[in-house]
Amino acid sequence: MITIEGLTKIYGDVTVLHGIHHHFEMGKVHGIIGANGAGKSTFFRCLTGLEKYSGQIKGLSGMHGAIGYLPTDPFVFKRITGREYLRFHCLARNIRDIDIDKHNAFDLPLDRYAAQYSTGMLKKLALTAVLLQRNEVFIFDEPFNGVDLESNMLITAIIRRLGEQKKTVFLASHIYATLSGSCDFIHRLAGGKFEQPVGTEDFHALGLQLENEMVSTKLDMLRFG
Ligand SMILES: Nc1ncnc2c1ncn2[C@@H]1O[C@H](COP(=O)(O)OP(=O)(O)OP(=O)(O)O)[C@@H](O)[C@H]1O
Repeated sequence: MITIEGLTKIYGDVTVLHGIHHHFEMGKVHGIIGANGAGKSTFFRCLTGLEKYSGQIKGLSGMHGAIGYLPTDPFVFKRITGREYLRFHCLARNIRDIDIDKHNAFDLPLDRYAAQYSTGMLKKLALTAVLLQRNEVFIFDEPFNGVDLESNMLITAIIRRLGEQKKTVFLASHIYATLSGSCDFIHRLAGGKFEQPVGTEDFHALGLQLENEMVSTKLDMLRFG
């Protein structure tokens, strides 16, 4: 169990995470939803230890060498090739016996410099790296943004497979159908706190509730034709 106790993150005079108390079951796929600016990426950076915060995150100590983090816009040094990037990430986990070409599921041009990769290709390269590392916990921040349809389908299938393998996955996405099709729980971040997690049996009802809150009322504010 990952237990969050009083997690607070403040930037200047803006409190983004407001004394969060929450639990995440290990070995499950956790979808995180929330409006733009709700604090999803901030929460992920706290989980990975990249961000300072007050409060406590229990259950990940000793796991920091086994967390794969895919940020929204992964940074890749431009003067290395895709192959070098993947090899570097494997070596960081002491993985030396890997045939990188065999695992190039996204058909990336591994001998090209990262400078020549498109945004979507960089994302797929970074995703491949965290998968090759054989991590136990995966944090995917909007992995579907900017990648083509085929890759979106493959990423969804990868997340399902990680769930079957009892890996712990955190997935932030704005695509509800993808979340409801791959997650065990959906957690909504609003007002700096998580609401009660929703399990698969209530995904349909949550979808309708969100649509009613976010779409129906707003639609009336606009005039068409
Ligand atoms: N380094 C920073 N310095 C100051 N403010 C920041 C910083 N990083 C994030 N913020 C602010 O914290 C809030 C939460 O940002 P965050 O990126 O975590 O939201 P998000 O839920 O991931 O949004 P989105 O869905 O748009 O990706 C925003 O108001 C943002 O402007």
